[in-house]
Amino acid sequence: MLSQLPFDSAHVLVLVGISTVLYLALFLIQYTRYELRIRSLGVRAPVLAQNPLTGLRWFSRAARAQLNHRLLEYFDDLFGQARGAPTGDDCVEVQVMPAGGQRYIITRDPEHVKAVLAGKFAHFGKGKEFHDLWSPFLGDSIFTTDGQLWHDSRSMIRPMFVKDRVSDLVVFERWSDALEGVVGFGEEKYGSGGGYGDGVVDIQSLFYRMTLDITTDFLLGAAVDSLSNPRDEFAEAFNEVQRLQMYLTIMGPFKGVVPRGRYNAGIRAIDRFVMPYIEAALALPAAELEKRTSASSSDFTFLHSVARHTRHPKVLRDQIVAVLLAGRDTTAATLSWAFYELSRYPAKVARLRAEILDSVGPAPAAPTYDNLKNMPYLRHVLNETLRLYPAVPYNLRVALEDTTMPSREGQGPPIAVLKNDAVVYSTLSMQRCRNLYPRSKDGAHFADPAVFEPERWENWTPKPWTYVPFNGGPRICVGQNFALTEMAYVVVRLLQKYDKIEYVGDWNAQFHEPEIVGKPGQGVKVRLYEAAKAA
Ligand code: HEM
Repeated sequence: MLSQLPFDSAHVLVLVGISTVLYLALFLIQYTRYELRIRSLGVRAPVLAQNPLTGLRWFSRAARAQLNHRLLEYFDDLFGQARGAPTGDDCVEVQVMPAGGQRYIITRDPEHVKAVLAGKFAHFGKGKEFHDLWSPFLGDSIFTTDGQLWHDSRSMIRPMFVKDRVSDLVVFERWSDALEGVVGFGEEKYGSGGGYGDGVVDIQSLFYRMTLDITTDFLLGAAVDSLSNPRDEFAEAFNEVQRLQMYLTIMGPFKGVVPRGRYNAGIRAIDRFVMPYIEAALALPAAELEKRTSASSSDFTFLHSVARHTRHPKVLRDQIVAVLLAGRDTTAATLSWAFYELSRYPAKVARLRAEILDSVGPAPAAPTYDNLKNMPYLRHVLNETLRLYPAVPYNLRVALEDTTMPSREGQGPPIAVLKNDAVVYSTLSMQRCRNLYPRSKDGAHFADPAVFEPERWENWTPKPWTYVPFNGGPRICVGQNFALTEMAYVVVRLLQKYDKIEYVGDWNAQFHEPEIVGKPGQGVKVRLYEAAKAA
């Protein structure tokens, strides 16, 4: 049979040989052109992997670190490999395929963060891959888009966060009051994760529920009321989709192995909750919509305001879910870390409470916007919490064109970044990096950067771009003032009533759980002690 074929085995061997040589030649040309392209721009940061085998090793370590909540150690270990490199100690590269495969440049260098977020803003973006990976959840929203689409979203959303809107504290009052109502109740009433009886609550679980209620109230004009219904379908789906979204992102080129059933079901549950509100807003006559969005309207909501700009349900849905994601976990996690840290230091709680009573007075006096902005120690507590626990600990941008990032202290050739390279930056790793902090000298004390010390902010301002919990540049968090006002409000309300926070969790078992937002992995179990009422 074989003998009837036009080729004998010698021919086959020759063909295989020629194909191999051609393939190698093509690869070599591609490789050389790729390396020349890099060299024309600058140099590489230390390369930890440049083929699928070593690349897979770093990705599987990242996936394991994520599952075991050891992502910070993983990042610090990566940077350990760069020590002494001419490009700086805080940047490395991982490439899955040589000569043009996806390159990840991983950094915690403030100059890189500055270049990516501000100096070379137009050269970097979320990119197509990020958009496609996140779009089932966040669609074409402010979070997933670049260029004109992002710009349009930002213009649509920004008016909702101007001072006049944020200084309307009604929503914060409604839900911090509801929070006070559940703190201290038993688990029979509020289900697992809320109360444990004996006055013990997982304050983190309550903060997550409260911020979901605040954000849905602010966005839709109707809260989930998850403080009363912790098992709400939407709340559970929202948590699960975020967890899986982070996992898909971490898996990078290997994301295809992650099953998507629960992810897709979660997104359907989110839509079941959000869409009826959107349909109701779109059904309003134009005059009614206008009335609700006037400055004086008490029915004002984010949804009604955005509905004046677009009649497209999907556009509305995407922006609502994106702001919900941005606004909910970030503030809940920050409040949780603040209470976790404060519970170690009764003297700091006493100092904070004294400032609050001095400024606002005891309950029921409610804080005004001006009160909230004029309590320095409260501001230092929140700043310090966001320094040690920036809510978005890891982030990513993609190069939209060939560009560069500066080398060590701007000396030496820059680091080449090619179009489609991903730059992963960790504010968590950066803000804890000891090199960025002043040393204690001449008797001037600067507390160990690893320790929670709000007092350090009294005589210290971080160097530019070394402290960026809200990011920086044109894409700086649009909700920054909303978040700081909300968190300050809640702290004030709780500390007006309680004067002691006792941590009843296991200190040693606590860990940083990096979902999209980094939260205390063990929850924050505390007992809050009501202050004696003044006679
Ligand atoms: C402690 C609280 C918060 C922190 C630390 C925080 C941090 C951040 C960070 C780091 C980003 C940049 C994300 C990126 O571009 O990849 C961001 C963006 C954003 N944040 Fe916040 N955020 C907080 C609270 C809020 C709140 C309460 C809202 C709204 C209610 C909000 C709305 C947004 C929006 C809409 C964006 C997208 C901005 C854009 O891409 O132009 N954030 N935030």
